[in-house]
Amino acid sequence: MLTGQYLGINVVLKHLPTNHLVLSREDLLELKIMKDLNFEHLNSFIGLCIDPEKVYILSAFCSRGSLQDILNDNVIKLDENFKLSFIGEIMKGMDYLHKSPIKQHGRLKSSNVLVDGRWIVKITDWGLMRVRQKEYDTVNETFNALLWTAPEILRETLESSTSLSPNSWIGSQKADVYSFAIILHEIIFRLGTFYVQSDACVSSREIVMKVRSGEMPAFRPSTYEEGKQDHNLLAIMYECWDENNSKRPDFASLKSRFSSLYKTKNLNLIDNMLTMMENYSNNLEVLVEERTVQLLEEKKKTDRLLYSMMPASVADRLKSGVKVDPELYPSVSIYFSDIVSFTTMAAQSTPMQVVNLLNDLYIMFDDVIKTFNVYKVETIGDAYMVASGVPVPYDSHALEIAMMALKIREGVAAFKIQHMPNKKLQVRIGLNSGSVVAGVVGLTMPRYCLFGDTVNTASRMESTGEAMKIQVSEAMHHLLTDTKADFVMTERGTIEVKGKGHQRTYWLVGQKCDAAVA
Ligand SMILES: Nc1nc2c(ncn2[C@@H]2O[C@H](COP(=O)(O)OP(=O)(O)OP(=O)(O)O)[C@@H](O)[C@H]2O)c(=O)[nH]1
Ligand SMILES: [Mg+2]
Repeated sequence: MLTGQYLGINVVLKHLPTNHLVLSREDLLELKIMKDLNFEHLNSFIGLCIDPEKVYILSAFCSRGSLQDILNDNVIKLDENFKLSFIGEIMKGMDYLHKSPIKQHGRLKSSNVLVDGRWIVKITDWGLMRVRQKEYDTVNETFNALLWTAPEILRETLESSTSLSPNSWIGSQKADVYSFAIILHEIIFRLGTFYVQSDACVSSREIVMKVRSGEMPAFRPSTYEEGKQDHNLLAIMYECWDENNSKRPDFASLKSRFSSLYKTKNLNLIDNMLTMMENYSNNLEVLVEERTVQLLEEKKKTDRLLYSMMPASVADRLKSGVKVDPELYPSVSIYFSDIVSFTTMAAQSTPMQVVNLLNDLYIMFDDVIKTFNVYKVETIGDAYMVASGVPVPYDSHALEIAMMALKIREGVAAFKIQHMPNKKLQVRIGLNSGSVVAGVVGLTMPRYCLFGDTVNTASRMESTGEAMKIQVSEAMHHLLTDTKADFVMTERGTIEVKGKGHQRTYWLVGQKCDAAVA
């Protein structure tokens, strides 16, 4: 194939074997019409190049080659949309050509259906039928070129299998419809031109002669696996290759039938691609929205976890990347509690029962502490540690912790152990006040921790206490007597505190207004 450039457009030059071309008035008129014919699905005729040596027909170059090339290329996958788009565009091009002064094609075949860079069909090699002489190198090539030719044309132009003059016909519109049916078969089945299912190899010559014979039933390409194919398209194909050419539909009716059959489908490939891209981007938007919601959900979860691990003000600072330095708090109050004989109780229960018991108990504790200005520092097994006055200093920290301790004890007294309904749960509670250092420790599992003697003594108040009693230290006792809450406290005596020697302690019994105390 010869290609070139003409006035900035890519062209294909087709050699005409006639060296001394004599153009009649009719031919010149046809050339003028061809130059003026301009339609989306007809390949543009550029002109004739009459060289003293050779004559060329110039037509627009289509970058994707012919439909035949595309169908033969196994790498190219054609989905239903592509196929329908090709079929619909051939119908449009042929309808336009038939309604034009050119009237008919005459050599319609898959090699004359070109596809341009935008996958748009352009029918080519139309017009100038009298001039388009072609001499094929072999008999086989000649018969190959006749595979699209309608039987009535073959009968007119092929006197016998030996005397061939395939270029002597002008063709007809009904013959073009037949050629279209052969192309339809090529598109639908993608098995090559005029595929014949047979054990023996059937040559193009045999096919052409059988079609020419007009034998009944008419000899046509094999159509197998019909179940998988589009029945509407097959019906169109059968009608178009009817032996009786008057029964073949014209392209105008084919075009309207086709568009009403596939009206819901957008058959323009570019529009199709744009719609696909639009759907894709819409999809993306929805996806982004969904993912954002999921992300927010996840963020909430991590926030919840972080806020449950440390005070909100500390978590906020950590989240915004601010370093949280350890801080000294001169006066805070600490609560410790522990379940009496927890180890024995755990030994008599299954691990699941133990977990359930602690879960129920801590839910109750958490509910109580929510109503006080306190911060739950941690739970270690059955031990529970709460502080007041950190991380935000608070004057009435001792009062808050004492009130909370009384409430928790009340809660424990009423607490029911699910798997031991007859057993009473008992706790020891210890309270202390003093200075602590608070800060975040650890990198992978950062924890907000309190350090100092105050914490150790508070723990000691609990461990040396008695069941269902609240033992308070001297320092705490001092702060509590200063409040107006009228706490009832009794002296317990002295206990040994590691590193601090003997210390006087008290039992926090309740409040004066409390019926139980009165
Ligand atoms: N890529 C590309 N290939 C083309 C173009 N025009 C023709 N061809 C190729 O050239 C092959 C032969 O085209 P033609 O010389 O017209 O031969 P034909 O179509 O088989 O027969 P007639 O048109 O009847 O003469 C086609 O099958 C294409 O592969 C074009 O515009 N672009
Ligand atoms: Mg051609």
